[in-house]
Amino acid sequence: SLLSASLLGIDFASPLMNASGVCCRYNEELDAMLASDAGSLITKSCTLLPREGNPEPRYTATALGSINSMGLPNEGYEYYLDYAVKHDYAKKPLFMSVAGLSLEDNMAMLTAIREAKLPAIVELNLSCPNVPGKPQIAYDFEAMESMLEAASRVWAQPFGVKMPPYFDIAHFDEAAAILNRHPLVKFITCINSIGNALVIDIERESVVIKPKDGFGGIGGDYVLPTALANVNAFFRRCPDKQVIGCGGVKSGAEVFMHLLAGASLVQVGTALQEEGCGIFARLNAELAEILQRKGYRSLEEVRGKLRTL
Ligand SMILES: CC(C)(C)CCc1c(C(=O)O)[nH]c(=O)[nH]c1=O
Repeated sequence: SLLSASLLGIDFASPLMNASGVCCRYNEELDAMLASDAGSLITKSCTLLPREGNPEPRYTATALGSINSMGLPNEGYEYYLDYAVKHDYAKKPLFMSVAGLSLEDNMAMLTAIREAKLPAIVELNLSCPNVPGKPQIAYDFEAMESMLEAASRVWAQPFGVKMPPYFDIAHFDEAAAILNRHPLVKFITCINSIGNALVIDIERESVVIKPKDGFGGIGGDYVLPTALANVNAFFRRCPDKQVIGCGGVKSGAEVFMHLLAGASLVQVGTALQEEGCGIFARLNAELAEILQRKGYRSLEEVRGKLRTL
């Protein structure tokens, strides 16, 4: 149909899904995603052991988006593996997000998930923490290379990566070159939140989240142009891979932008957190209206067709 999409040869009734971290920590949230008009769903990034995460308040919505420093609160990988075992893949595809606290933890989780022999799609979160004092994995290119080499060896089948935003053309070039050296990396999800921003409330003359002196990752309107640039940068540099767009989606218009930039699927974070799962019916309708108005009959006809001047 008009909104059909595909990734890794798997069919999706809609290109829309949640961004990992939103509406996906508990079974009840995942079931709400399953019952929604989203084409697929992804679990909260998991660690080997359950984590409570950071002290609250750790998420705040603002007029232009959101800021968070959740600290990876999750039920531990076995909880999400159980969900993936029970999931009905004929209903809609399921992604599992993995964000181990070390390369060894990631390998242990990937081994266990591999041995369950499930159709679940793995999105490896490369914003996962590095050794203290070093930047997140995706900002430490040597560590990223090692992580992808190990994951390719252990998982030994197609998977995807969740990338933080880059802001320098040389970084797009280097990150893409590393990803292109790993043929099992079949999709790239751009972007994770823009890290370590600071939102200030002038009434209280205060930060708005408790962890990290108020520093946190931002999403929403703040990140849309950066998200589109990262989608298009990797779409242009990685012709043998697909790109999933994430960042700043709150209406059909932003979904359409991500498709033009090269996205095959599109994730929704902040707007889903604020509106709830009903947003997917609205976004599908708004996207369909744009496609019909412009005379498009499939997402294929739109993907990557961004014009330059
Ligand atoms: C930031 C990390 C805690 C290292 C990973 C989990 C994560 C979080 C989080 O759990 O704080 N928030 C995000 O916006 N993106 C993420 O990838």
